[in-house]
Amino acid sequence: MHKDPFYKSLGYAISGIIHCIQKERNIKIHFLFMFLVVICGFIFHLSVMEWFICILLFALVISLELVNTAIEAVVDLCTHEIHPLAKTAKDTAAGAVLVSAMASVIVGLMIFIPKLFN
Ligand SMILES: Nc1ncnc2c1ncn2[C@@H]1O[C@H](COP(=O)(O)OP(=O)(O)OP(=O)(O)O)[C@@H](O)[C@H]1O
Repeated sequence: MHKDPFYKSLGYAISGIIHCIQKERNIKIHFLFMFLVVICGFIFHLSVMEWFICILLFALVISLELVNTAIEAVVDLCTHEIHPLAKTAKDTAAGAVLVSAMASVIVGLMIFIPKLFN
């Protein structure tokens, strides 16, 4: 198979992100929280290091949500029958998103709560 040029690969990646935003409710919720955090970040004048941490966590959660969607698609492609391995694949992928989202909430609270009291 021939290799696509860089701009084409970039286009496929962006269309994957757009597809996920259109089809998945959870990623819309993540983007909403990201938007709120960015607004709060400007209001509370986050430091460069705090922005750095927030951006890394945004990327982690969104990336895992994209991988979760990819795993769901592959499982559905393989079988529509109820199978314990299909359940394991989907539930563990969803678990990965949950772990990253929970860690992000905790870190977010650690950054913003002290600023609220200052
Ligand atoms: N083929 C299957 N065999 C066994 N269990 C399944 C199968 N497909 C889905 N499930 C179970 O149903 C749950 C929901 O699956 P579904 O494909 O609807 O994901 P979803 O609700 O769209 O997930 P998300 O909210 O992350 O988009 C899975 O996490 C899994 O526990």
